[in-house]
Amino acid sequence: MRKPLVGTGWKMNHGPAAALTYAAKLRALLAEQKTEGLDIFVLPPLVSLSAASAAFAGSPVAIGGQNIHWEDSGSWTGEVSAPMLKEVGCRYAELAHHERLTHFGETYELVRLKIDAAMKAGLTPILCLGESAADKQNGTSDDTLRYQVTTALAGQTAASIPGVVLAYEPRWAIGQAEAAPPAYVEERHAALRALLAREWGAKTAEDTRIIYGGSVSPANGAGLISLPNVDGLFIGRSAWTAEGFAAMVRIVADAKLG
Ligand SMILES: O=C(COP(=O)(O)O)[C@@H](O)CO
Repeated sequence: MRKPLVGTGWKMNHGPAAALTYAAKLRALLAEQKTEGLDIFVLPPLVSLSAASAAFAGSPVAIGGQNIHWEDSGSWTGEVSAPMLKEVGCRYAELAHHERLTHFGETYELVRLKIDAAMKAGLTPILCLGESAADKQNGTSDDTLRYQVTTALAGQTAASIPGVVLAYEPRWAIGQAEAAPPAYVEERHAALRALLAREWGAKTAEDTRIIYGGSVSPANGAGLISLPNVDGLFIGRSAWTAEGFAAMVRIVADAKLG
C-alpha cells in the first residue's frame, strides 16, 4: 500500500515572516481535519526553511527544499547542499522542476547527480518529470518520460527507487487555467509504473509513489486523486494560502482515506 502524499511548492513566494503566518494558520486548520495516513509537505524558498522548520515542528507537515547542489560543500557560489537541507530539518528535496530545467539550464544528467546526493544525505527526492506540448502533439510523451526516468535514476537500484517520489508534471499543464485531463494523466502514470516494472521489477513499480502536479485546484483535485495510479497531488498556486492547501489536503484525505 503506497502512502498518499499531498504537497505544495511555494516557488519564489513567502519569505520568513509570511512562512510563519502560513504555518500557524495551516497547523490550526489541519488540527481540525484528517491527516493521519497522509504524507504532507511544504517546499518553501531557501531563506524561509529555518522559520518553516521551527513553525511546523511537531505537526503533520514536513518540509523540503526546491533544489540542491550535487556536492556536499565547496566553491559553488549561491548554491545549497543536501546535508545543509537536512541540517535545517528538511525531509524532501525537489529536483528537475520544469522551471529549473527551462530557466536555469538543468539537465536530467545533472539531476542524476542530485538524486544521488539527496539519497546519500537521507532526503527523499521529489523527481519532477514531464513532456512538452510538442511531445504531446507528436505522440512521444512516454518516450520523453522514459528518457527522464532512466537518466535520473540510473544510479539507483530496485530497492532504493521506492525512496524517490515521482512527480508527473506535464510542462504544458503547469501554471495554466486547467490541469491535464484525468484520462490522460492516468495513462501517463500507468505508463510510468509499467516502465518501473520493466526496468526494476514489479515490486519497485508497486511500491513507488507517483504524484500529479500542474494546475491542480479544488475544482479538479478530487477527479485527479481518485485515479488508480495517482498516489498524491503536488500543488502550486492553489496551495499558496494555508486555507487553499488545507482544502487540498482534505480532498486527498477524503479520496484516499475514506
Ligand atoms: O509547478 C507546479 C504546479 O504549479 P501550479 O501553479 O499548480 O500549476 C508544481 O511543481 C507545484 O509547485
